[in-house]
Amino acid sequence: MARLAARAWRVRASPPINSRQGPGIMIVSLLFRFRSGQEYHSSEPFGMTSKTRGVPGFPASLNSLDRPVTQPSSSPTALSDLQDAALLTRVARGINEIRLGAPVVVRSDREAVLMLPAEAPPETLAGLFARPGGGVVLTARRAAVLGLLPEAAGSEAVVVRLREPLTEAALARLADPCLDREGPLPALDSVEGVAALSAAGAAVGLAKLARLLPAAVVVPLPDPLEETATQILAAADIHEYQMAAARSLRQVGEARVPLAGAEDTRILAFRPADGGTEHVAILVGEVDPAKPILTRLHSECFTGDLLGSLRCDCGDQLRGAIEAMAAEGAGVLLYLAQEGRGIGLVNKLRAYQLQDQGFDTLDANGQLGFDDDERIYLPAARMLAHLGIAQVRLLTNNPLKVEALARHGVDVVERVPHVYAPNPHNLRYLETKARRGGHLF
Ligand SMILES: Nc1nc2c(ncn2[C@@H]2O[C@H](COP(=O)(O)OP(=O)(O)OP(=O)(O)O)[C@@H](O)[C@H]2O)c(=O)[nH]1
Ligand SMILES: [Zn+2]
Repeated sequence: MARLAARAWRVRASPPINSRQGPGIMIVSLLFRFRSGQEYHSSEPFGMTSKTRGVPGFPASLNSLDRPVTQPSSSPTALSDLQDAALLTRVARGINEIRLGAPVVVRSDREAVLMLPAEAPPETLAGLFARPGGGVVLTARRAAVLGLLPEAAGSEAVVVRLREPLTEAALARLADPCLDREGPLPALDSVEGVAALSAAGAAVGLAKLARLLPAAVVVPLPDPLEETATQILAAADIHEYQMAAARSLRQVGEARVPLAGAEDTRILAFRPADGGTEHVAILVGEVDPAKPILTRLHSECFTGDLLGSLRCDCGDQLRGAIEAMAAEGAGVLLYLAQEGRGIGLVNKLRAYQLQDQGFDTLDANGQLGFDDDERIYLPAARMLAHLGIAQVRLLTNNPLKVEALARHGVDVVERVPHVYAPNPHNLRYLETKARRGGHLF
């Protein structure tokens, strides 16, 4: 009991990353600034996605969104915390809207578009199809799959306009790789490359944040304020959302949860300021933050972790990590809500369908329009900071995890291999991770 109390104190004693006491007035004033036409600007420079990432033949690389950030202020009402909270609220509302099938306005400095994700219900899409000037925005990676890349070279996304009016079938043919074998593309009028921070580029970013297919219908709007019934989002806010969510993580729950083989275990939950995606830290045994601690960053895998799927090695790695930590007497497993390397469960199932057609795990992501790996590791680094842990011995075969943690100021004193015997169903997956993803087996 004394040990548990001491550990709880250690967790509480680490500096809070974000405290949002009394932000109401500031948030209202920031929202007003935005609504009244003043662009919100983050203090961070915006990283652009690497052009080479995910293109066949190039090794997987770090997600360039996942850049280092300055240390949090310990002030309970730091302006940056309030700005993050306001940004998260705006984008979270946009995510909810599009998942409900309602259009939102996305605007950059130069332009504004009304958008709906390609997966929106046909009835609501029909409203956008009827407007003039509409197009379909796809990621550059999806454009490459469709053979449109030369026209979009150097861009993050493309806006495709058709010769005929847009229809549900034409949209599905462009956006859904499961239909790639079903006949030719619709006749195209133009393919325009756009930047990630353009209104159209951010529209596809919003579809990704909503864990939908990365494709959207966009219609130009001369004046975004004409669309009074819709949410208006800044492209820059969408681009910054994941990093702001990570910066705003704070601990919201803690309990003792004895596990089979690791009875002295506690689970701590972390939540971002918009009440969005929560991550958990699983603390096994007596964690002493003063020493390099055996640590695992484990990305959620519903199929492997929970169902025991044989398509991957996640279940073995999850249980094996807990076992190794219990054997050592201490360890921290960060269970990160990054299903399917960050593309979400539904898209991972689509990727599996494509793998059954012959694509490997990286190319299947590409067919869908995603990068090889869409994860960022700032959430993990911030959770470690909350726990007061600066040095880790990292259980992983993935060098990008080591690199990413180091970039966020965590001292990875050792990489501890985390290899399990393959089975006939995951052999190709593991072989691809080693050959193309740079994993060390
Ligand atoms: N998109 C996609 N995701 C997959 C596939 N197979 C497994 N995953 C996901 O990949 C992630 C694997 O996470 P980890 O085991 O933490 O990471 P890792 O990159 O394999 O590195 P290690 O630390 O060596 O295990 C989980 O989120 C799985 O859901 C696949 O074929 N496609
Ligand atoms: Zn898995």
